[in-house]
Amino acid sequence: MALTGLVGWRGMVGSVLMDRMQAEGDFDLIEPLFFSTSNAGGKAPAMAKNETTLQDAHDIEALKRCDIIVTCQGGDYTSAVFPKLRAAGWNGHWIDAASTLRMADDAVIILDPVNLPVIQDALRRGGRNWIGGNCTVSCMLMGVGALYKAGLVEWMSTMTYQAASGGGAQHMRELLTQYGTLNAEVRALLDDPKSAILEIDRQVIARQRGLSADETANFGVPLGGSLIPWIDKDLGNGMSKEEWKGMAETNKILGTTLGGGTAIPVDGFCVRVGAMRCHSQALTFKLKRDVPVADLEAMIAADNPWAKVVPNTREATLAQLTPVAVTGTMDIPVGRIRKLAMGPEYVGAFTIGDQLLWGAAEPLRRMLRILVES
Ligand SMILES: NC(=O)C1=CN([C@@H]2O[C@H](COP(=O)(O)OP(=O)(O)OC[C@H]3O[C@@H](n4cnc5c(N)ncnc54)[C@H](OP(=O)(O)O)[C@@H]3O)[C@@H](O)[C@H]2O)C=CC1
Ligand SMILES: N[C@@H](CC(=O)OP(=O)(O)O)C(=O)O
Repeated sequence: MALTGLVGWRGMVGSVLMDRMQAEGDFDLIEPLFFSTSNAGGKAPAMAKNETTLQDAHDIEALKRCDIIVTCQGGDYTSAVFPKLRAAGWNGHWIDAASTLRMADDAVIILDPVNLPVIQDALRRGGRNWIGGNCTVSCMLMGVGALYKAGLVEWMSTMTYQAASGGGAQHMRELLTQYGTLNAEVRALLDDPKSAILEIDRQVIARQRGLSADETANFGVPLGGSLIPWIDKDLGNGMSKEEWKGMAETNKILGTTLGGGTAIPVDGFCVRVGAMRCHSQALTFKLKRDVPVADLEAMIAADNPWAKVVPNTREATLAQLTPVAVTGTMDIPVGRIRKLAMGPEYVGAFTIGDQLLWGAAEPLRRMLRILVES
């Protein structure tokens, strides 16, 4: 059995990964070795088999023992450890949730329901670095990858509505705390059905604008009852890094430019909203030709077991196409599919995915499965 090092297993992404691995029986196929950056020598979790002591996640010799390492520890850890490990001659498989290595030439962005041929080709050529994609891109491609695979997409614009979880656990806590603070501010007025809504509104905006640096430490500005139209770094060209990833990662996942092909333009605005852990996206496609909506729906529905077409009705949308409906499920619903007023090749759609499942943990455990079953 492959000795599989697990780093970052108790973090938010790592915990979701552990749950999924247990649910799918992945621990039956590996000999796990648990690492920690903070508690080396401590007791490994219950999934440990023969090695029940936590290893030091910075100990290169301990890491070198592993055939495969799966890390959800974050980009700083990857930057600190990965180069040293390779320099020390380690030739095992590195599976990583962090973005650090994603665009490296010798790394594949893993999303096997969408790009299994790209993964298999890299495996045949001796690939060893397998990196999970940006959550927004992975969830989008799980939903509408069929249209790309069919060569139908001339370009796509995506306007995102990204959940607090994308920033990490502390961001989710901050959002909920802000909601609570705002509610407490006007609770007496809310309890009085005769109170004036504009007075409630005045007090809420005053409290939002008065939130302290501690109360906005993670997002920098209030998110509860507001939104933030910028995610990740400022690239200095008017674009956020999250927006840049849309085109760069979509094309890398699909392998569009391999063999001299031309990248498909993908662009739009990425916005943080007060959802907990589902990223939502409004998509605009310019297709290369006029394809009936029913045919597009059939292609999306047939593409993979998780993409689900939601009928473009108010009732179905409210029941099936919200972060509340999707959270904690593997489903990637795609709804609101319709032709747009700009012309028959212009198609709109709305899709949602749990960014901790398909957006982070699931592609990693599936890559581990591909390796141990090959
Ligand atoms: N958040 C997201 O949406 C996504 C994140 N990623 C990547 O995954 C990385 C990890 O993200 P995320 O899981 O959100 O990070 P977390 O902060 O939840 O966990 C990272 C590490 O922090 C340490 N830690 C310290 N205190 C605690 C605590 N109270 N509870 C749990 N762990 C603690 C743990 O390391 P130790 O056990 O060694 O002390 C843990 O492995 C990110 O840096 C990013 O690269 C990728 C896609 C999406
Ligand atoms: N940037 C995403 C989270 C994520 O997946 O980021 P990265 O591309 O660094 O893995 C968000 O904030 O919602």
